Amino acid sequence: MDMEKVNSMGFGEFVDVFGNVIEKCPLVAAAVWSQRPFSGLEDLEKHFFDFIDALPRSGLEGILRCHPELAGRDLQQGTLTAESLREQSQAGLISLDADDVLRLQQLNALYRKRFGFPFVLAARLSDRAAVPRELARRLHCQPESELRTALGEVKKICHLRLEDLLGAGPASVE
Ligand SMILES: NC(=O)NC1=NC(=O)NC1=O
Repeated sequence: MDMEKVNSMGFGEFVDVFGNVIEKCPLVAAAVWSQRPFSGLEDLEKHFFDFIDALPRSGLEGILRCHPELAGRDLQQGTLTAESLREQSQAGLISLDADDVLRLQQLNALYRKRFGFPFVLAARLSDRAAVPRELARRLHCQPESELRTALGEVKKICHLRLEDLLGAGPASVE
């Protein structure tokens, strides 16, 4: 998909295509549409990031809370978005044994209890061994820095999803 096509999209089509680059937060795409035309992937991505960065803390935490847990309830119930299922699958999280699932659920519960939002990590850049290790490490971070770290992961996920959509990433099809 080229930028001429993106810049010609009406509001509905734009949100249909880009509404889930921030997991379950179509509002971000709905706001970014107003900023067209975009000069390229980086420009489009910058508008997504700028919208997020301008949110109050409650909005930042809301974005994190819209993310399904890794190997969590949504995965077990089959209610993940297509993007999240693909990402969790690529990280090897859909074929964990019961012990590993339980350990992740326990760590996720501790993390959410400490920070008030779920542990978020760009799963495509990780793997089944690194996820619990990174979760256990970040569990001990200070809330302010952890909020920034988690949002950095949201931006990595956004970048990878935009690359897929705009044909710049490994998973894209022309
Ligand atoms: N809690 C999460 O980190 N969720 C996710 N990471 C991804 O890469 N995709 C998700 O849905």
